[in-house]
Amino acid sequence: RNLARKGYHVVIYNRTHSKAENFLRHYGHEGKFTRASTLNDVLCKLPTTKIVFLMLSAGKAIDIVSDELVAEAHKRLEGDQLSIIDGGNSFYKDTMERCKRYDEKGVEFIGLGVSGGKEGALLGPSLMFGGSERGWEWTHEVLEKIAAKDFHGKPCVTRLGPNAAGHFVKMVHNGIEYAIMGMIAEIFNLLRATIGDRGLGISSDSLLEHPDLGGFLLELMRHVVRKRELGSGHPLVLDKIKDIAGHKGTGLWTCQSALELGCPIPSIQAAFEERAMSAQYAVRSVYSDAMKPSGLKTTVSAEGLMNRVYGALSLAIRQAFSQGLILIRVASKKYEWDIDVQQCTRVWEGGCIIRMPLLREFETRPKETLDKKTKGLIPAKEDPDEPPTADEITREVWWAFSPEFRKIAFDKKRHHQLQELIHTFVDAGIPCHVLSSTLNYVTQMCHERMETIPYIQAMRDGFGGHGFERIDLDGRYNLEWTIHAEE
Ligand SMILES: NC(=O)C1=CN([C@@H]2O[C@H](COP(=O)(O)OP(=O)(O)OC[C@H]3O[C@@H](n4cnc5c(N)ncnc54)[C@H](OP(=O)(O)O)[C@@H]3O)[C@@H](O)[C@H]2O)C=CC1
Ligand SMILES: O=C(CO)[C@H](O)[C@H](O)COP(=O)(O)O
Repeated sequence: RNLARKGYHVVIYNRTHSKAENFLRHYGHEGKFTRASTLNDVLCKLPTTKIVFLMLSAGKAIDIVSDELVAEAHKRLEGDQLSIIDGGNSFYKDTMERCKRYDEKGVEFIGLGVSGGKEGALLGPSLMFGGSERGWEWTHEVLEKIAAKDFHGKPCVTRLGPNAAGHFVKMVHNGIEYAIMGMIAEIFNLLRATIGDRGLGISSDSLLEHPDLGGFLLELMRHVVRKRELGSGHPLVLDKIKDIAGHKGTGLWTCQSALELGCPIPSIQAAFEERAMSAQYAVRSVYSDAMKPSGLKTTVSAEGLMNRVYGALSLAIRQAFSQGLILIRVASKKYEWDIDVQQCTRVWEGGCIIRMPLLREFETRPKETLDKKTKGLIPAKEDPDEPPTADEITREVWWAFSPEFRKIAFDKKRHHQLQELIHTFVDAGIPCHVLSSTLNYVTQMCHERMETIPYIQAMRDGFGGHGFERIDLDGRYNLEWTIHAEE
């Protein structure tokens, strides 16, 4: 519909024909549509420059449909340009493999991250392009027409890198989405328990309007906390929703990839774990029978609580972005995608689920250049070809954040407000998976020496002879840790 509204002639196909027919009955008047009866028919009805946009369930459906399209194209379409755009949430390793496989057959396979849900798809989504330069050349005009606009009116689409770069960025976008949703949900749960239902609407308005916050998810939350059932008592619809949250893969893959790449993303991991916990109803019923937490009355005023919330949430959301962007850079180095994180945050400015005013803070760079600032911090490598470590990449990304972003993301006062907010959760006996993981991450990063690690290293050496490094001497050491009576 978005394409047709922009004047493109759109050929539509769905393996369940009745769905395509139904679609045309409802929306056929919005533009120029033609229905195809087979995939071959799709190709026949398209001009010589063929762009096939797949919006299918991730996994084998993409291979089945793309294989058939490529086979049909090879049979009859000589000299035509065929681009297949996979706009679904495909696993990036599948996309890498598909790009290679179809490239060998002269077809441009594009992994396109699409965010924006139903409304974004129609009015303008954020598009994260991964594919070859030729694939970009063949398709960018169309994508630029249908994409949302960034804060400066430019289309929210760019070529982020080759092959799976776009799908990786979309996957991490969803990971950040998980974390932000988790944080907001925790805060509203606390507000409801402490200041009551009647304060929720006003609180959501003030979070939305706060200069450090705002954005699509908080806008959505304004409606969520007000939506009531029709009928007696008008209960909040929230109270009727089963406490089980599913997922479609991207959150899990973000966590798996981060673990594989040795890159900590605790806010996202906690948000994913929270969903996994939601499936453990039977376990919860046993625990809650045995030791229901006794919620203490919190002594903080509503105003004091909201101040903690503003400070804590504005820092925590930025930390979730920071974790996600570092993961993107770490993967980008490993897979040689050369992704510019500033372009990721730019295409997230419009259309997508995590769009929010704070993304403007990524538009500027610090005055000191990266090289100048990191000189001396990152020791020179003996082998200059050795790839950078996750630690080096993290520092590189941190130093590239603008002063506006750093002022809030690395702010002592807001860190303290997050600590105080976690106290309130603990006092009230209310869990806060994502916010507390974020607090632990920030607090840990504020300690240059990780004091727990020597204990762990000593125990590993004690039971498994795994060895440890010393700060005062080079090399690797083993010790007999058992202390005998005579010592
Ligand atoms: N919904 C959203 O807001 C967003 C979704 N996405 C991603 O986009 C993709 C599509 O999502 P959505 O439209 O919501 O999903 P739906 O479940 O609504 O649609 C899935 C489509 O895939 C088709 N399909 C499934 N298996 C096959 C197969 N083996 N062969 C041919 N066709 C097949 C279905 O055909 P049939 O109708 O015949 O079953 C249907 O048209 C997913 O990867 C999703 O994660 C991305 C951004 C936002
Ligand atoms: O990609 C999306 C939004 O950006 C989809 O809505 C996706 O389904 C959300 O993920 P999950 O279903 O795992 O919560």
